[in-house]
Amino acid sequence: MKLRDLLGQDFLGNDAAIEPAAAALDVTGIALDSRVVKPGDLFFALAGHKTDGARFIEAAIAAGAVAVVGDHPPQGGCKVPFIVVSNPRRALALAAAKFFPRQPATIAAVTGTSGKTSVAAFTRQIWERLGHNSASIGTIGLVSPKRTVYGSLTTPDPIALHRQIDEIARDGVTHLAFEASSHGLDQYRLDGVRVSAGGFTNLTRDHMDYHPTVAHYLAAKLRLFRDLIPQGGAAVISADHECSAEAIKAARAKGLRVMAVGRNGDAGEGIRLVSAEVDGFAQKLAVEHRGKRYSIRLPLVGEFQIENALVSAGLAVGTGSDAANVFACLEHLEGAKGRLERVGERNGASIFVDYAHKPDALAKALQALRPYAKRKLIVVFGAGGDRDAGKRPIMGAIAAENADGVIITDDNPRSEKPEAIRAAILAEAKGAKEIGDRAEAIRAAIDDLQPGDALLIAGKGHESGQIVGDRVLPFSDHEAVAAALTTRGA
Ligand SMILES: CC(=O)N[C@H]1[C@@H](OP(=O)(O)OP(=O)(O)OC[C@H]2O[C@@H](n3ccc(=O)[nH]c3=O)[C@H](O)[C@@H]2O)O[C@H](CO)[C@@H](O)[C@@H]1O[C@H](C)C(=O)N[C@@H](C)C(=O)N[C@H](CCC(=O)O)C(=O)O
Ligand SMILES: Nc1ncnc2c1ncn2[C@@H]1O[C@H](COP(=O)(O)OP(=O)(O)OP(=O)(O)O)[C@@H](O)[C@H]1O
Ligand SMILES: N[C@H](CCC[C@H](N)C(=O)O)C(=O)O
Ligand SMILES: [Mg+2]
Repeated sequence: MKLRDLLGQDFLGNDAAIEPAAAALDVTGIALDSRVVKPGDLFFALAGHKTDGARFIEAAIAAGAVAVVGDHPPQGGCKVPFIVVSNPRRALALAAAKFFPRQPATIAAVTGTSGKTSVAAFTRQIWERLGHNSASIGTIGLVSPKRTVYGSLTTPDPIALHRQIDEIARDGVTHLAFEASSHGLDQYRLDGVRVSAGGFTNLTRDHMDYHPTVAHYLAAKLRLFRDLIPQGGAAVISADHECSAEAIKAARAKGLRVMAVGRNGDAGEGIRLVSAEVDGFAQKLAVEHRGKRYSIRLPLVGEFQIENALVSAGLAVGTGSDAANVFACLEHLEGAKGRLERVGERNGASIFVDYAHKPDALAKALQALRPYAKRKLIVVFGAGGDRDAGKRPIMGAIAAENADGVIITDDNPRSEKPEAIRAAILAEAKGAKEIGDRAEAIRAAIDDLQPGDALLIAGKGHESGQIVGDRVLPFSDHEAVAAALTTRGA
């Protein structure tokens, strides 16, 4: 592909800045990391959070980069053409979209502090059941009819994301639901994806190590509506939160078709939740949409799953599926792995694995399980190292307030001292026990279960490793529960 076709005037407005000889260069790949540059690549030098890609321009050229894109040319000059752009991260994403041009015809993206993985999985399941070839991309990786690929980021870097989208489109996927994290939106990872509908679940404390203020965090999320979905696209917004009005305002200002969903949802174009009651490990819902009422048996535990299900239903309806058929699909939803998943039972007590690793999610998960704890509700959890330290005491207090028994353990300590992380949580978790080894903590909690208890193991959900230092040790809450049940007996 010619350099001029990758960095065209249509999106950069800087075509004039590209020398004719450079514009005619053949580019055979794009790269954002000098360590993976191949001969023929166009290298994007990105200023990052730890270092600056500009420091690796020479390394990239030595590896075969034929041209470099950045916001300032290197002081000592550059041996290959250097193209100056004002926003290299956005230029990278838009170039990736040109380099990997195929995309499913229908794409929905979901943002929000909690519920993205669940909404992406539910939307994929609804479309699949309606007969579409469907995929999802996010925290649990890529799930599509032809392949499942474990992922490490919620929104992959632009090259990985656009490559994956192109591959699934080639496989015949026509419908894609994917997660737009605030990091991803802030770093322009998903620019260039042709998103026809956006979902917004909620906004609570998260990532305060990255975003300087809550307003900055919300603004990053609202980029989905402000910058990524073209006029006329659908914006499905959970209407039950403090931030809902601002999200709706941003979507309206862009000329999107707003569908407000939830208890405060719009019974006309949106979906209004009229009633909800727990029914065993399911919930019975009544909803209204366009003057009609629908009864739905949602086969999922946890009130928050109603929000996720309604945002997903909205995304399917907003992209053209028939509402009655969509609501019927909700009766068959399966939870994403490790999201309030009932993984076993001992002594008549249910054991759940959940991915709550932020304050609001932990509160919601505990509140959701209260109806299943006729006796005590026990929680085992920790907090990740090298992540927002401010959330630790808050989560400790939430556990102490909402559970009857608390065990603080480790959850990906990364480069931090695990005992210091535990101490920060314990500071506000009055009466909690401390068992650092996560398998041991799970075993101890399971050992003590009495009939009528419920156990929540929170924070790792689907994860398959424990990150200690820079090593990833194989670990899964599912396997730890299974091992404890095997040795102790169910
Ligand atoms: C803090 C953060 O978000 N960092 C992301 C960012 O990296 P960065 O640009 O800041 O990296 P950097 O290390 O400063 O390097 C700057 C540049 O120099 C380049 N470089 C560096 C070294 C070298 O030898 N050669 C070279 O070219 C790097 O490739 C990079 O382009 O851009 C990279 C490319 O898109 C991301 O992979 C990387 O995610 C890191 C790995 C990460 O851990 N991110 C997490 C926090 C994250 O994004 N999480 C979100 C949210 C999850 C949630 O909602 O809970 C997610 O979407 O997963
Ligand atoms: N709508 C919701 N409101 C509040 N909490 C929720 C909601 N949905 C899920 N949760 C909680 O958040 C956890 C993570 O859910 P999910 O993976 O769907 O969200 P996510 O936004 O993708 O999270 P992450 O950003 O960590 O990938 C769940 O295990 C549950 O504890
Ligand atoms: N996407 C989140 C996941 C956190 C999961 C939790 N187990 C932890 O390691 O803190 C992050 O990277 O911050
Ligand atoms: Mg997720």
